[in-house]
Amino acid sequence: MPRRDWAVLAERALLYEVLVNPKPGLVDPVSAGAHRDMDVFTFVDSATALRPYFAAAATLGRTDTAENLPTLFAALRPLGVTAEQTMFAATKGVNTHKGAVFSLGVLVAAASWTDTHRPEPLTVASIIATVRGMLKGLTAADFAGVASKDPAALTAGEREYLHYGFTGIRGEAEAGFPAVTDWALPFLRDQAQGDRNARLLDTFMVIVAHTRDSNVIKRAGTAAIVPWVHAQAAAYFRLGGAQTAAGRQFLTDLDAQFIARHLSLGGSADLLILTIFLVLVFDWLPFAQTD
Ligand SMILES: CC(C)(COP(=O)(O)OP(=O)(O)OC[C@H]1O[C@@H](n2cnc3c(N)ncnc32)[C@H](O[C@H]2O[C@H](COP(=O)(O)OP(=O)(O)OP(=O)(O)O)[C@@H](O)[C@H]2O)[C@@H]1O)[C@@H](O)C(=O)NCCC(=O)NCCS
Ligand SMILES: Nc1ncnc2[nH]cnc12
Repeated sequence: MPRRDWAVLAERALLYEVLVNPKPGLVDPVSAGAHRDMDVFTFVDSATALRPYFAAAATLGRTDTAENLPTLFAALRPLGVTAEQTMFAATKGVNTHKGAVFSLGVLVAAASWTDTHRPEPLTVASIIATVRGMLKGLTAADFAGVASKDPAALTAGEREYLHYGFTGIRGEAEAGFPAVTDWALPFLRDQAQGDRNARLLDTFMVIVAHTRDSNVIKRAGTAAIVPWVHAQAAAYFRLGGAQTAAGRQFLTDLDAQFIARHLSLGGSADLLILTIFLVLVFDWLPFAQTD
């Protein structure tokens, strides 16, 4: 396997994700979804501005020799903080990829580290083992002082932790992104059908079905939205998903409902980005002719 350019793969993952449509409530080339401050061009600005950050994350993974993987994450975090500022500068203050700066930054550093420091051929499992090593104790450490924080300064993730005990993206990441590894990747590699948009759209809905998306909870103002979201994903697959006209119509109607209710699935979009990054690394998303 030739050496990979991790930053190029990361940027392509960000760009592929925004092209997939129609993702309910999210930005795609056809619609800005339930977002009033961004469109597909904003995502291109953001993705391209973030490439140097992913290159730096890959360099860190290659040059960091620490067997103590939490120190690799500790070295990555300040780069992520700066990358968030780069993103806001590129988008004129709009949050396009805050979640991906965190999650994809971790995955890129982990992939590069594993590729450099482990003698065995690179696998998803070996990359994820590195992710888990890097993030051991993250959730407990990040939420330790949250109860005494100024309520006005709490992030959505912190508020949901205090209110519901949900660990959000931190818990998902510390566990090694199970929605990606246990559901999205096996589906995309072994079961998804049709052209690349159809395969990625169905994979997105698989993610939706297996994620408690903190972004949609924030927008709805209640976690009671989650079973409804999961029921929508189940109904979509009962209709045949992107393979059937009924499935496609269902998703178009669902997108309209999300827009009308100002709902968005930003967390699930981030997990699709991670899935796409991994399939690009292992070349599991070839062009497929549809009939
Ligand atoms: C650990 C951090 C992710 C910080 O967490 P924080 O507590 O600040 O934020 P969270 O609310 O927990 O989530 C941050 C973003 O992560 C995405 N996300 C949320 N849940 C999940 C999930 N279950 N799985 C995957 N990803 C998840 C989500 O990002 C996406 O949504 C954003 C768009 O949302 P939107 O509502 O439109 O945007 P807003 O402007 O926020 O709201 P509106 O005003 O429009 O309503 C978009 O960014 C997507 O990417 C959450 O937004 C990490 O950031 C961190 O550690 N930060 C500190 C600095 C740092 O260290 N950074 C780099 C680390 S390498
Ligand atoms: N396509 C998209 N629309 C809105 N928020 C997102 N966060 C990541 N991808 C997104």
